Amino acid sequence: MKIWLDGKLVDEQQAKISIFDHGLLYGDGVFEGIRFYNGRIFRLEEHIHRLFDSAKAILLNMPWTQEEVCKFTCETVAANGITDGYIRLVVTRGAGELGLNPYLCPKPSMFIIASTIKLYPEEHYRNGLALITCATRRPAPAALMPQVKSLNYLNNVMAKVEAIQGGALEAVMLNEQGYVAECTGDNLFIIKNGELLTPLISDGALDGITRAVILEIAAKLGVKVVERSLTRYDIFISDECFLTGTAAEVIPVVSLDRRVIGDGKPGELTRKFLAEFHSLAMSTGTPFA
Ligand SMILES: Cc1ncc(COP(=O)(O)O)c(CNc2cccc(C(=O)O)c2)c1O
Repeated sequence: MKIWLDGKLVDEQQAKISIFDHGLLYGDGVFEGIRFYNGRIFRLEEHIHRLFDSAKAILLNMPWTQEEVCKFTCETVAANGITDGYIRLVVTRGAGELGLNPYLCPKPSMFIIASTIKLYPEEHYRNGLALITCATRRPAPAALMPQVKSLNYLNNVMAKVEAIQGGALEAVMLNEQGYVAECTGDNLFIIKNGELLTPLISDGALDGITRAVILEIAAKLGVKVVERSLTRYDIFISDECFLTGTAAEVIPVVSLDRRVIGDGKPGELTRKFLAEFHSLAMSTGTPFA
C-alpha cells in the first residue's frame, strides 16, 4: 500500500512518524474519514473544508492549501489502484520537545491512507441496529469542542467499549444536560409523523458530512426537517430512527435500551434515505484517476 507522508508517496513499511509527534503524545491533531465509490471521492471538498476548520479551531497552521490537500488525496487513491474504499487523512501538530506547548512543534505532519473498507455486515442494514445509551457523556463544548474532528477520540472509544460490553454495536451519547448528542461515530436522526428530526450540532454533535447530505435529500423529498434538542423520550416514541456516518452511510436503528422503535423493523423513509444516498454516492464526487 502507498501512503502519502509529508509530501512523498512511500510504501507502508516506510511510513513512520516520530515518537515525539504531538499527535501521538497528546492527541494534538485533526483527521478526516472519507469514502470513494466507483472511481470518485464523495464530498471531498466538504471533508477537506471541515479538516481546515478543525485545524483552525486548534490553531494548527496548515502549510498546504485546501486545493493542494484535495490533489494529494486524489494522488494517494490513484496510486493504490482501488476504485471503492476509504481514506484516513491525519494532520498532527508535528514533532517537538516533550511538553504540551504546541509552539514547540515547528512543522505539522500529514499522512493519507487509502484502503479498502470493512463495511457493517449487510444484515445490520436489513434488520437494523440495537443501540444502548452509554454513561460516557459527550464533553462540554468548553472542555473540548465536539465540532473539531480531532485525534482526541478517547471519549468516543470509551463509549464504544460501553456499547460492545452492553451487547450493542453503537451507543447513544448524551451531553452534560442529558440531551442526545449523537453516537460514538455517527450522527442520529429520528422520524416522527413524517418529519425528520436531528439534534442541534450545538448539543455536542460533529457536523457530519453525511448528516448534511441527508438534510439535502430531505429537502429534495419534501420532508420537513427539525433540528432541535432531543431526549431519549423523542427516540423512544419515534416512528423510525437511523444513524449516518462516512463508514456507516445510513444505517437503521430498531431499538434503544431494549425498547422497540416503531414496529421494530427498518423504517420505510429510512430505506428511502439510504437509497437516495447510494444514488448520490455512486454518481457524484471528485474523480481521482
Ligand atoms: C463523532 C462522530 N460523529 C459523527 C460522525 C459522522 O460524520 P461524517 O458523516 O462526516 O463521517 C463521525 C465520523 N465517523 C466516522 C467517520 C469515518 C470512519 C469512522 C469509523 O468508524 O471508522 C467513523 C464521528 O466521528
